Amino acid sequence: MFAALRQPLARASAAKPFARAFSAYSPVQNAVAPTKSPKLEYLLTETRGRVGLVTLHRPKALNALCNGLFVELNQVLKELDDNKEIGAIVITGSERAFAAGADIKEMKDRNFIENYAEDFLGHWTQIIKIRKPIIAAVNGFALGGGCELAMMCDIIYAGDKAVFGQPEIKLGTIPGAGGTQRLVKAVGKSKAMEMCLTGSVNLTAEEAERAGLVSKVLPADQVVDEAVKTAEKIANLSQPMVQMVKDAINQSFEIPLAAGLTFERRLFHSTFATRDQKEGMGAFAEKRKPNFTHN
Ligand SMILES: CCCCCCC/C=C/C(=O)SCCNC(=O)CCNC(=O)[C@H](O)C(C)(C)COP(=O)(O)OP(=O)(O)OC[C@H]1O[C@@H](n2cnc3c(N)ncnc32)[C@H](O)[C@@H]1OP(=O)(O)O
Repeated sequence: MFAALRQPLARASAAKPFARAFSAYSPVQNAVAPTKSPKLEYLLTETRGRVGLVTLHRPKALNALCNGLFVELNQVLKELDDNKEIGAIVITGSERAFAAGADIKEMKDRNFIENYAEDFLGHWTQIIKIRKPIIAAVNGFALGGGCELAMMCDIIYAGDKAVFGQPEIKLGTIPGAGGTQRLVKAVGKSKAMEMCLTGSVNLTAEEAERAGLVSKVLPADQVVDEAVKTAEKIANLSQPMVQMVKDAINQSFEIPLAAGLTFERRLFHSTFATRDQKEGMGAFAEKRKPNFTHN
């Protein structure tokens, strides 16, 4: 059932940049990457305990999201998803920008036929296939594709100067990766309409938290550490249960309530077939800490 959790370990020790380790263990199975390089140009990566920390690193362009960045992001996220020593992932940017959107200069000359034939941006959304929880630690600008990338994560923590917006309409286009869909579910129709229709109404971190887009606002210099702390907490819980929670909550966006409740109930039933359920409830009854073994 949890094939990914049973895959051979990829080695990852604390604070070891796994970029360097790319050649040391099996490369990612084709993450729809047209090219694959052992060297990362747009990301910084490290592990902290059982957490994989991925930093978007394209400082001169405020982390504008180019194709090369997404090729790398897909590879790295797949590596982390397959790595049994990792239980959760944090994605962050710089203090100035999480990401200022898709790279406008890279896409400005594309045409409709190319976009349609190549399913432009199709592989930019692989992140939603990642089974482990992902926390976005957002500082500065999260605009356009940057806001959409944050919304593809499972939890968003924001620095107090973070700004969320969907300015695409001012460029003569519209959001292309969830700005008209996930944003509505996060902040409601009226606010999403105002943001996407004007392109200039942005949310501050506090507004985003009040609206439900963000779960916590923190001083900018604490966002990553707090996100890692939360990720570590999640990573030390029973991993099958963590996956089930993520699956079940994500289903709530896709299927009607009655079907969602049935799905949840069946997953709940199935947890009683695991050692971790016996361990968790047994530990409570015995007044001790549980020792989850992820099976
Ligand atoms: C997860 C999947 C994603 C799928 C994406 C789907 C479709 C998405 C479409 C988009 O996202 S369209 C882009 C939306 N974003 C924007 O419109 C924001 C554009 N940037 C700005 O408005 C400003 O840069 C800023 C964020 C308000 C900051 O202004 P500031 O004056 O502080 O800095 P700048 O001098 O403007 O920028 C520095 C440097 O960075 C380059 N840059 C910034 N944003 C982008 C971008 N989106 N694409 C390409 N380059 C960008 C900017 O050009 C500057 O570079 P130089 O000109 O100095 O070389």
